[in-house]
Amino acid sequence: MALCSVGRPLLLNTRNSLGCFFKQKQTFCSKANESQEEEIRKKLQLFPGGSIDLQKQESGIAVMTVNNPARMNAFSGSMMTELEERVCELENWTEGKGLIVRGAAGTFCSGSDLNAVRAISNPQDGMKMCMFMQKTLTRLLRLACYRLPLISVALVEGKALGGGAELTTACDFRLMTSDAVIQFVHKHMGLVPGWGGAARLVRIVGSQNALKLLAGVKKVDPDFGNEIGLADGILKVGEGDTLVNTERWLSQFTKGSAPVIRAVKKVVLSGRELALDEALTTERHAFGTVWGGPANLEALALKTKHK
Ligand SMILES: CCC(=O)SCCNC(=O)CCNC(=O)[C@H](O)C(C)(C)COP(=O)(O)OP(=O)(O)OC[C@H]1O[C@@H](n2cnc3c(N)ncnc32)[C@H](O)[C@@H]1OP(=O)(O)O
Repeated sequence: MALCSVGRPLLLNTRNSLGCFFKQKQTFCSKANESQEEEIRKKLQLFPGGSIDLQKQESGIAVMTVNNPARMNAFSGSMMTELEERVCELENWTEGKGLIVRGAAGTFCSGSDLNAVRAISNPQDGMKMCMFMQKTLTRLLRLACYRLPLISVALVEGKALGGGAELTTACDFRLMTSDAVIQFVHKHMGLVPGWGGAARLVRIVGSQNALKLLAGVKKVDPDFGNEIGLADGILKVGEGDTLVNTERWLSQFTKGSAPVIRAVKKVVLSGRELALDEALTTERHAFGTVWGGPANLEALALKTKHK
């Protein structure tokens, strides 16, 4: 059983679980796709700069930082492959419960590095890069569905543009600082999202709002973000350390039993992404993993009251 799917498909052995469904739907599953994936990985590495840093903390909350401040944290080619490596690391972090994704030096991410984009602007490379990032960001969102109970939040400070806006949608939640802006600038670049950002956006804000954001290239400030459900909270600039405040906010969802958190994320994601019958099956399986489990027995023994 492969523990990490960098360069090879992730093998899952749970029948009828959400993982099994995702395996069937995985895009990169054939040998031909694997070699294409390896090819684009090599090509992306020709465009270096910046890094994706991962700090796994004892609290069980990891902080992943998009770090390329000289280019407003734009994604260079090597950062795309590093992101995949960090996601793989998180998939293997058995102590993990939560993840904060943020940008370095007070701004989130200005999308893909336009220098790399220019160099791979032919349709073939563009499609491969798009599939690579789609797969990586899908894995980021579904970490818990494979094995780990990570609940993720994007801490959006400064600007999240283009692919940076797409990255925010690959997290379960988004917190915006009072001066932050999320903007899907793709149309102004003659593009549409390709990293899965449009599909995820529709699920987060609905198709009416998604159309407004993509076709109108509307700037989403924290109040508007709150109104349409893109932002889950606003952090006032100057009121404490934003990272500490984000960690505090996230810990309301990550405290408690890891298997229960994992099951919660699994039933919510399957309810959103699967047809009802499949979601109900997944829910039964998730229920089976916690019924009579340590957290359940402890709660029964304590005669817990929900006042
Ligand atoms: C997946 C599809 C995509 O993501 S397409 C890419 C979408 N993103 C963009 O088009 C962002 C273009 N950049 C901008 O609009 C501005 O630079 C923003 C981010 C608003 C920042 O403006 P401002 O605060 O005035 O700073 P600046 O323009 O002087 O930028 C500082 C340095 O960063 C660079 N930078 C910024 N964004 C990128 C990018 N995406 N790729 C490559 N470099 C980028 C700027 O060129 C500038 O560099 P330099 O100091 O001139 O060497």
